[in-house]
Amino acid sequence: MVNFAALRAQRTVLEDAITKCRDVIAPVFIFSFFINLLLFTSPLYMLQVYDRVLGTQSVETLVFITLLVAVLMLTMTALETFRSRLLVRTGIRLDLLTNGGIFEAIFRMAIRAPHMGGAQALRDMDTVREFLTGPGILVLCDAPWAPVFIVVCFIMHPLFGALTLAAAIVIFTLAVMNEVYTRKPLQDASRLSIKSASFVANSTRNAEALRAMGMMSGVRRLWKLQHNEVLRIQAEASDRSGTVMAGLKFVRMFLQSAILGLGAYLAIKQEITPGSMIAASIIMGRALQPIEMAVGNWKNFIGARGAYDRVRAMLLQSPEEAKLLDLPAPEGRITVQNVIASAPGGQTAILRGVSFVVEPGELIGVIGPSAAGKSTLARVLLGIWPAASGSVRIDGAEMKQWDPERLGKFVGYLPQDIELFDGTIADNIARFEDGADPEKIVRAAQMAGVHDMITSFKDGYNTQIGIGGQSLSGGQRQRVGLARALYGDPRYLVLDEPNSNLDIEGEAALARALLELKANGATIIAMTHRLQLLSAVDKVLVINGGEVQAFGPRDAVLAQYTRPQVVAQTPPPAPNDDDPTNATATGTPDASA
Ligand SMILES: Nc1ncnc2c1ncn2[C@@H]1O[C@H](COP(=O)(O)OP(=O)(O)OP(=O)(O)O)[C@@H](O)[C@H]1O
Repeated sequence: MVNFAALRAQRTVLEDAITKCRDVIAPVFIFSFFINLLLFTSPLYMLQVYDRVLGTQSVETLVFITLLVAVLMLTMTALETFRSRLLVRTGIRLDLLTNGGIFEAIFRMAIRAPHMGGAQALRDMDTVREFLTGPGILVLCDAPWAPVFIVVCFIMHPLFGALTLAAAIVIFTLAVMNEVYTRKPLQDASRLSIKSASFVANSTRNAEALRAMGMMSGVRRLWKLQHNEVLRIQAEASDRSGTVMAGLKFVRMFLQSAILGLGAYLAIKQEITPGSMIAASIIMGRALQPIEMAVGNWKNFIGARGAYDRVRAMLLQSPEEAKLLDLPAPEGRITVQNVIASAPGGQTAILRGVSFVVEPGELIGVIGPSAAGKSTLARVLLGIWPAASGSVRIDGAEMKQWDPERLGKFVGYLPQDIELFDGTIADNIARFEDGADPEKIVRAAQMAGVHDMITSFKDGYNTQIGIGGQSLSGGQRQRVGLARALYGDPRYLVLDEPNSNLDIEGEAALARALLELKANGATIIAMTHRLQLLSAVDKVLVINGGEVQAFGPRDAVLAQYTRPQVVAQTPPPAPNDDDPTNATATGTPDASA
């Protein structure tokens, strides 16, 4: 059973940051105290003008108290400015203290639960910061002083106090009604609108396919369904809120007259002076202002609270990883023992009891039909997806004992879908390392056989490749991705279909690079369908249905699955014809059989 109390008590970077920012509470409280005290300036001025100055006809008193009021109001303005600056800086400090942790959590989340849309958390944090630095927070600072103004109204005359208290209760009730009526629709609308925004973002990534296959209308229909629902719910929330706000406006307008009416009545009865009548109306306004502002800012408050809850939930679901001890640089002995693994959040095992050992300096080719589990194995071999049971060890240490940042320096990975990042080619090859050594970049590019291609570009290594490397062809992207994997002479490489987009020259460069790395003692595991690469490997692992079907020296294993002469052929045949696990192409039994 989920222990909600324990979950609530759990600390995240948010709570830690809030604790660190607590030192702001005392000064904000003190500033708020004096600001609210100084708010009595104008009613007291009115009182003096009506009851003293007009009575005594004393211009000197008028000048003196007017000057005094100017000084006090300037002081209040200065205090308000300080308070606001303090809050702005606290908002920024909170952001600075949390953004690193949130940023990392987003990426952990993207691996563990990609469907959860963790990237929203940074936008949510903006919402929280905007609330903390905007007018919303001032309402919270001033609200505790409202009772003081009500008490002063009572002191001036019990009827003033009673009217102000009644008004405060009515306005507060309206605020609560506003919250109760609009909370759920606003939350629903916000959730749906996030979903619809990520649907659009995802669709724009596939805009070419949408256009080519005339899928635009279908996708638009789906988006419109979601968007219309957002509009409907938002309209419902606004309708409800509109009714409450109209009621509020009536209460406010009527009260202005009512308090003056009451004041006039009490003045006629000679229970108060005319000055008190004006002062009471101002003080009542001050008492009700924070409550009214709270109603006005309710939406922002709810929005910020929802954003805060989402960020916190994301942080709780994607907890920080403990700092691990730095292990020595890996030699590259990979031991896979009885690994069972599924996709993040998935229940079905994709790898089912996979075991094998790779010695440092060995080059392994992993083959198998589509959906055999090759890419899953690649991810598990690098600890991207954790094994549900069994273990993957590098030099005897389990994957979870390696600090990913440190291990990454010794690892080269070429995923099947090569995602390059927005930046220069050099940045991408150097993995965005700060102060990367240009020699290392050029060496990686040369090994990947891409140096000449890069230098042929107008801006050479400084060529901007755009989001996802969109300004490069598929083959160019793959070769730059390969150079990135080879950067820094990694000890351990996992390459998922490294040659799927390569031409003959690219494949030859790849084979050369792998042999050079292997000669330097690197361990290389390459998932491949193509025979050209297999001709360079030491051992072959055949995987099918998530299980290892064969593992051993290349020739011995391939002899079971292909005609031996096919292995040595160059240039490679068309991609689909040379799959050694493709029974039709090889004329031998399917590997899965
Ligand atoms: N992110 C994922 N979520 C759920 N299931 C997944 C995910 N990725 C892969 N699978 C499932 O795992 C199985 C193996 O997929 P995997 O990508 O590892 O195969 P593969 O051998 O690399 O295939 P291919 O040669 O076509 O790339 C497939 O049935 C696939 O549906």
